[in-house]
Amino acid sequence: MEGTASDGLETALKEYFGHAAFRGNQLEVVQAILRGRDVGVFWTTGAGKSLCYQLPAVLGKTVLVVSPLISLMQDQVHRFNATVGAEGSSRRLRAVFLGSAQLDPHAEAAALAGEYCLVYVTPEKLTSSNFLSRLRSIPNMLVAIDEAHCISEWGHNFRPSYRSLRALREELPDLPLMALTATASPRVREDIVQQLQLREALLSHSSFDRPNLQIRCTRKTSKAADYRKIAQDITAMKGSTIVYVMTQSETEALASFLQNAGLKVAAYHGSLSLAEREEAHVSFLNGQIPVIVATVAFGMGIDKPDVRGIIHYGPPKTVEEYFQQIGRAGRDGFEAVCELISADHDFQTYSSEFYLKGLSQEQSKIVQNSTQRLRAFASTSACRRRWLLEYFGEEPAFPSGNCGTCDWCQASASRTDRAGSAGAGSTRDFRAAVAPILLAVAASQRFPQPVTQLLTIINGSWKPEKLMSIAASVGAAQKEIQEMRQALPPKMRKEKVVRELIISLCEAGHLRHWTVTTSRQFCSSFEVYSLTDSGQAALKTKVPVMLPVSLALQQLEEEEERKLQERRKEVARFGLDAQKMPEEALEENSPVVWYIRKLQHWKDSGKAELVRKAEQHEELRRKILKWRDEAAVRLRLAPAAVLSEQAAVALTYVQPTTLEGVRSAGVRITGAESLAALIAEAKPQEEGSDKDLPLKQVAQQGAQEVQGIPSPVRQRARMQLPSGLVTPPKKWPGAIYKPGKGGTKPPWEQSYDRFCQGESLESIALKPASGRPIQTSTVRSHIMTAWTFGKPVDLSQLFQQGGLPSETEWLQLDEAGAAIKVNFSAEIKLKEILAAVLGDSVNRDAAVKSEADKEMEKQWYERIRVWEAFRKVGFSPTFAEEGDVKRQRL
Ligand SMILES: Nc1ncnc2c1ncn2[C@@H]1O[C@H](COP(=O)(O)OP(=O)(O)OP(=O)(O)O)[C@@H](O)[C@H]1O
Repeated sequence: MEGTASDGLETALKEYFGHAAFRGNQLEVVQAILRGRDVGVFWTTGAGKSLCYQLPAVLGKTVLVVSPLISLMQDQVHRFNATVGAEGSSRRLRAVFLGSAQLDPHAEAAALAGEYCLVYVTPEKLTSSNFLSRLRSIPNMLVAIDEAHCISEWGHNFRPSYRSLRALREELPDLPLMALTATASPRVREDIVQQLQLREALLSHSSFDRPNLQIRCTRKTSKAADYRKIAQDITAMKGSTIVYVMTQSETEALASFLQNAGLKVAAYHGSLSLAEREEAHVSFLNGQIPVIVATVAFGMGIDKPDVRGIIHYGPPKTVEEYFQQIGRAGRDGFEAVCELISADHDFQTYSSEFYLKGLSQEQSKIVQNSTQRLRAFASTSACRRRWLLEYFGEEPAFPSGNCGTCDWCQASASRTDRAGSAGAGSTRDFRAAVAPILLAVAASQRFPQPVTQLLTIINGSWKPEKLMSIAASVGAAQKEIQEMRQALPPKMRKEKVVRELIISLCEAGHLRHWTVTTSRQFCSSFEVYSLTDSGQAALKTKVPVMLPVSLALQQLEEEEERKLQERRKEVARFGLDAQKMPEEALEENSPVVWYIRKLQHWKDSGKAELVRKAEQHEELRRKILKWRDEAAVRLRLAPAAVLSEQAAVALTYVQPTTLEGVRSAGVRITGAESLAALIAEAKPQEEGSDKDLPLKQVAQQGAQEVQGIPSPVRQRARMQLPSGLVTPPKKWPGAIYKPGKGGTKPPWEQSYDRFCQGESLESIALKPASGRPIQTSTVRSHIMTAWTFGKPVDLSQLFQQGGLPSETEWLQLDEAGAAIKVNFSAEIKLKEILAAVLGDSVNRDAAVKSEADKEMEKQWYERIRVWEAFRKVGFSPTFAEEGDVKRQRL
């Protein structure tokens, strides 16, 4: 037929568009539409669909292009007029858009007179009755319906206004129609054909595959770590990158973080002015700003060929939206990376009213289903490209069955390399790791819980108060759950791992989740979990629970292993034999690792006194280990049986000087007294003990430096404490009880409870609730706090090893308190008291203070805490020197 010969079309392709040859089925489609045949173009993103209607337009047709968004139309008109219809070409080669945003009052009349080759319109405009009837006057016309999936209620992006396009066929039956979309499932495609009443149409399909896109899915960690990772990824992508985020505020936050990291970035979202959006858009297109952080508002029709990366920080709403957005990468055919960084709970966001408003029930179901499918995609244990293709109803044609380029394929290839056997799709028996999860879900089945609550049940920090209906069942299961957890390697107890296992249990059908909506103050929805039949069976029978190893889980395990190896090296550098230490002792927060880092920090501080302190600790540890080795020879035991490496570290830090103290660190052999004596010998002594001479010298030396203040240690009158439990005369009025983390008892109360049960200060200091050793003086101040809360305390036991102010010190403190008008019913600033006692020198920079100053200040703080507590509760102590009459200080 005239005008459809391929050589003529090829010439036009070169002349107007500068392309050497047709891509894919472009020629066939253009020929069909020029012959007046209806066409459906179902090609993937970036395949070159626009050319299918733009080429007929330059060849004399007037093409009406229906487009869903004004911004998209404006952009396409701008692009066409800047290239094909550039300055100097005839007006007939130009494009125009019609609608409210068109400022030229003559544009519509000129378009209807056939003066433009491409006329972009919204569906509302096209089907308004007077416009449709006026179209009859345009000769040689055809209509292209872009984003045609919007017509289908089965699609993810149904727009009721697209439905009115059905009127086209009825009003203008001879008009050739072309429907184009990149994101349509087979069912949606059928619907498009039916709704538009396409007749004997040429239906052209292309593969949805985009081989040059490397797809990755990772999990969010913490915002700070995620932002840093995004900055690194963008740098590695070496080219233009679009970062999609879920909220406008996040575009601003992330953009400014990336700017601070030295990247050229613009934020883009719907609340920016048109001019600001335009500027960001243009700067991105022309490459001046290579990175754009945007909401979904940075939308369809972005045709920048060299976008090297698309990062989603938080998922889009549907698989179709995701596919469309990643489709903006690598349109030049070169490699590009598409990374989806999500948390499983992000997907939950889209089930809220906000995202579903205006949708019919059916539509909302379709959208939610697609959200859930995208959620599954993010945690799938399979090739991601294969998954996407299958979602769009296509059988992948990869030579090896899997794409080989996505993160999952690459990870399984590297596993294969390492293990020498096929790693892809491997499954493992996770019975031990999932048993606490299954039990926690079973225990809460009468009132199914969201994941955050399940995690607290699993880790033992669950509080029953408000949820009494399951209090008994969860309480009864707690012991077993905790025992199961204790038997697991530490890495399998990590919250992130437990979360991934919950996802895997859902995927495997052992758990099911559904959304519940509460309408208390705010309408909120969340997911809760229950056991399926197979989950019940997995819980009851002790058979293996085989689950696919998801990539997220594999990455977490590898990350944990890597960190563990690093800690092993760290511990080995410190001179400990990491191989002989249980994994538990090498945990990130374990006392040993924490102590090693603290010691290193002292050494690296460059401050003489801290370096010396580190040396003293190391010297003490050497002595303790020497004692251990000698004891081992004497008792014919293995050294580790006398004292483990980690116990030696704890002893070095806490420095217990009593038999009970060293026994608390796990020293069980006979003759442990000599170890306590060894530590006492090495340790700086507290005032009042038998070995206080060196310390007194230090303190006196320091006192001489502080002019006019008498030495605090010259006076011999000591506080006389009653024996047995002492209830304070009154509770401190400022005592307001604040629970600890997760509703547990605060640290001071935990220390108090243990002290009341007869545990020594040193023993509590060695194993406090936080896990890391603390100073005995801290434990003592915990118990003083309990006293101010009105709890009875055995004071003589508490100060058995000193720590009380002398009479002179007490008087000094009283004078200082009066001078600065201390109010004992409120919190007291200890440093102000110290300054009132020792003078302004205490406010000097720590760097210029002598070691003696610091030591003296430390001792004074301890005395101030005692004085403060006694005064807060109105307790008046008595003092006496040896053989002296007791004096009470009111
Ligand atoms: N025959 C061709 N040869 C070379 N480049 C082409 C050809 N046809 C189109 N292109 C280019 O391919 C890119 C993508 O084309 P187009 O924007 O039409 O894609 P699309 O299929 O509409 O994608 P999307 O659905 O993602 O918008 C454009 O830069 C276009 O210039």
